[in-house]
Formats: sequence, structure tokens, C-alpha cells
Amino acid sequence: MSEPIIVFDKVKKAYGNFTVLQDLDFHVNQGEKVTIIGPSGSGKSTVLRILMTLETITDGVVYVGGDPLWHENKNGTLVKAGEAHLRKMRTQLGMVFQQFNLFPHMTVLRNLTEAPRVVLGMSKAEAKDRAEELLALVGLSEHAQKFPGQLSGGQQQRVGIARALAMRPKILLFDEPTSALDPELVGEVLNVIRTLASEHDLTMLMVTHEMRFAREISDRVCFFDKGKIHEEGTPDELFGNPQKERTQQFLSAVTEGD
Ligand SMILES: Nc1ncnc2c1ncn2[C@@H]1O[C@H](COP(=O)(O)OP(=O)(O)OP(=O)(O)O)[C@@H](O)[C@H]1O
Repeated sequence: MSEPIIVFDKVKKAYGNFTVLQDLDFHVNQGEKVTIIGPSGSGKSTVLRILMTLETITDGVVYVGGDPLWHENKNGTLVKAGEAHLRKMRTQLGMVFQQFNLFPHMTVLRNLTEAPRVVLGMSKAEAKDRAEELLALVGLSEHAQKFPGQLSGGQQQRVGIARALAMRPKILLFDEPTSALDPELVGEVLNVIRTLASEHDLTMLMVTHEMRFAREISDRVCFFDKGKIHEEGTPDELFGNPQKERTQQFLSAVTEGD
């Protein structure tokens, strides 16, 4: 049984009086592929944004790789983490965004080499070698010198995946990676994620509306509702035999016509 690499311990996230996550207990084991599904506004993206340190937490503790993410241990007490701690912790995670978030004024190659050089201090030659390997992995070797605007949405998202991998994260987060794409471009992105999931020992946590894909690649699927895990299980359990009425309602609404 592998160790948890992500742990949410009674995490609360509120914006003013509005509570998005309420006492959330959640974990992902090392190497596990976990998918979060659920209705709009249930807090799915917030979980990923907290892990990327793009959102703070209101209460509770998040652990990544055994260390508190948003806190530092000072003489046995957890205190709010400083920027240096956050920066160090962040290197364990990579994120693939819905809107790709590539640097538009940089070539594809530079999009992949910039952060490894600046943040990890990698040499130019090493960063370039690594970027070329990753572009081959996502099938974009011949587009290295293009700018993001010259690529299709599917190609841009494949660059987004390669860029996240360039930082050699232990954990890869995907926030609805195909929802900004035209339907005919979804398949090529899912193929890349499928390859990563089957051939690499990465821990993957994904928010997606692609139910069939979630069923195929996940070890575990969590159904979120109102900032909590309402039900979770293997894909066969959750999609094939959901136990709770709310899960059944959600699944029958989103899989209608499938
Ligand atoms: N900066 C913010 N200020 C106030 N409310 C916010 C902020 N960011 C998110 N929210 C609210 O928090 C709730 C959860 O947002 P989140 O993006 O996590 O939902 P989600 O489950 O990912 O939804 P979707 O499937 O629509 O992306 C939503 O109701 C959203 O409006």
C-alpha cells in the first residue's frame, strides 16, 4: 500500500461568508490517478488551486509529500508558511490549466525551457534537451519554433502538458484540460494524458467533465458536492453502481445521450 502524497486534513476554504470547502478530508496516494467530478461550483477547481498555492486556505492543514503546504513547523507548532517555503513546496506540483496559460510571446521551446532555467537553475543545454524529449512525447517536435498563437487549441494544450512536465513534478494536476477545446481536438489531448497515466509513475489529480475518460484512466473517482466528497470509489463502483441518490442524479444528467 503506497503512502499518501497529498492529504487535506479538515480543510476549510471560505470567501467572506461563503464557504466553498467545509472540513474537507481527502488524500491521494503516491502514483495514484484520481479524478474529481461534480456539479459546477462544488469546489473542484478550488482543491487544485489550493495545491498550486494559487488560493490560501481558511482552516485545516494540507500536506504534500509529508510536509505541510501552507504551514511551516516552528518548534513543534504549525505557523503560516513564508514565501520561501511555498516556493520550495510548489516544485513538487505541476498544473495543466483549462485555458493553457502559455506565454504567448515565447516560442513553444522557450515556453518549456523558461521555468526550468529560471526556477530550477538548469543549464540552457539541459533544459533544451529535456524540452525536446517532452515535445516528442506529446507529438509536437516539428513545432518547437512556433508561437502558441500559430497552434491549434489541442496542440497548445499538449504544449501545456509538456510545460508542466518540464519542471519534473511528482504530482500533475489537470483542471478540466479539454473543456476549452473544440470537440474534434479533445481526443489528441486525452491520448497524451492516457499515455502519461499508463507509462509514468506520476501522481495525477484531475478535474474533468469527460466521464468516459475518467472511467478509463482513474484508479479512484471522487464525486464532489457542496465542498465535500459525497461519494468515492473505483470507476466501476462509482459509475457502475453509485450508492447515493445525489451521485445517481448527477451521473444520469451528465451521461444523458452517451
Ligand atoms: N475568488 C473568489 N471569490 C468568491 N467566490 C469564489 C472565488 N473563486 C471561486 N469562488 C466560488 O467558489 C465556488 C467553487 O468554485 P470552483 O471553481 O472550485 O468550483 P468548481 O466545482 O470547479 O466549478 P466548475 O465546474 O464550474 O469549474 C463557486 O461558487 C465560485 O463562484
